[in-house]
Amino acid sequence: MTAASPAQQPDPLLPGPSDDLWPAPFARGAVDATVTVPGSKSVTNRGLILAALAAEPGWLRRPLRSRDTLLMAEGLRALGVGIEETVSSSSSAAGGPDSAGEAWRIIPAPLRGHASVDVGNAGTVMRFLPPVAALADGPVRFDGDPRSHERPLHGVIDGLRALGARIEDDGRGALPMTVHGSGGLDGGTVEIDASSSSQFVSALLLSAPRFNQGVEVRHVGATLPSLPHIRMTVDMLRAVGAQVDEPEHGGVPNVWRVTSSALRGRDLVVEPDLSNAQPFLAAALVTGGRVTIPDWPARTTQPGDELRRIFTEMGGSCELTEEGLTFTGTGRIHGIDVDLGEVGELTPGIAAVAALADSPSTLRGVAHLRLHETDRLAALTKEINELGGDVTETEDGLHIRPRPLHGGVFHTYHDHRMATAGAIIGLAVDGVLIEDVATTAKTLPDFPEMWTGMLGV
Ligand SMILES: O=C(O)C1=C[C@@H](OP(=O)(O)O)[C@@H](O)[C@H](O)C1
Ligand SMILES: C=C(OP(=O)(O)O)C(=O)O
Repeated sequence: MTAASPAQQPDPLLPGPSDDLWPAPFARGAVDATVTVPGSKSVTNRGLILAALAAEPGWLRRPLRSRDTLLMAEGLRALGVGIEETVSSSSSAAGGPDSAGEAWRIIPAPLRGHASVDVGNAGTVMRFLPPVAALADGPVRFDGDPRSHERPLHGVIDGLRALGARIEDDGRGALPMTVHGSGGLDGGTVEIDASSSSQFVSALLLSAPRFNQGVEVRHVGATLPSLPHIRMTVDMLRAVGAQVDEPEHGGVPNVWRVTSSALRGRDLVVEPDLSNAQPFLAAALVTGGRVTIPDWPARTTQPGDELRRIFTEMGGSCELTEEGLTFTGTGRIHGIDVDLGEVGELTPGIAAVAALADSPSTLRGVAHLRLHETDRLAALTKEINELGGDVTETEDGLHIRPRPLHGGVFHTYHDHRMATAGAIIGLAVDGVLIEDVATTAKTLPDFPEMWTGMLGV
């Protein structure tokens, strides 16, 4: 199997016609807009898993409805879980503003096997669902887009085997595979190397309350990316009554213990996806305008919250009020030297802004991005350089030296964040054509309409 590298032509069999070119709107002036961003992918998919494993029904309000979350919902349904889509009443929705709207009621059920799950290219689905499948009463087959065969899964496969599961794969530590559920899992202590994805840790922790002995996960790799996403897992487990311990080891967490216990059904209002807010905040920075994102949480484990600090350092200012987060740009963008290891999914958007800055940038700590939706370091380098940029890959990131850019086709490699990165550049560079903008449906199906709506075009 060959990797879906950016040097290759996109696979015509994948969703979204590859010859579809979307003219990215050029901003003729400063943006001034309020943009309501749909729910967080990471919170929605954790919420679905925890609700499915609970001892009673629960609610997810304002869930993200996108390819990744619909695949998660379908996967759980295939295992017997009931998920009903409904319009919720505002009164019961934990008091959030505008809390009426779509909600999912999740009804746990005995997990059944003899099922198959399409993971698409969703890291959360391919990593978080196999531990659930190990609790089912029969085989569950997992497969997905060609790229899903390249994304690492060894932490989940080896981890589950060490905890007592039987898994049939082709020995590469990747999809496709079959988890032979036997109605339960022993659990216990397991060592994994999660340096290629934090999702290995989250996956084993999320299902652990249902393992007979719970779990102790020990990360033994040199680095651990995306720590806020592991914190999100721990917080959300605790919020449904799980006992999670994190013994300190020199200040850096690398051991997590989850006790076997019943989980509560929860009524959860999903926060806006702050990583999906990124292109809109970037628009304020790039055009010297102002964008408000309503319902920005005052406290959150989402990595996108770091944008307040990072984009401020790059030249804007922000204010968090009852209305939400308002970000204001000046039209001048500064380069940045930053370790993005904890917030890797923000890299494409930051690289796009950095390509338009008045000084060079160095983005570090993101070697694991080579194993994301595409090899993001190679893809960003190639696509920005083809518009006249000067980007080089380092061992663990990118050096970006801003140069005057020109229009051209910006390829996206089935990567939603490549598409939004191209749109950011298109604000300042006339004639950028985004190939397959529909790939944004992975986490933000309405992106093109939201983008033109923000610009008033
Ligand atoms: O747990 C999660 O919800 C996620 C964890 C991160 O994955 P990696 O640790 O593989 O980067 C992040 O990039 C991804 O978008 C979502
Ligand atoms: C890395 C990402 O997704 P996934 O959940 O598929 O890993 C992402 O959304 O940037």
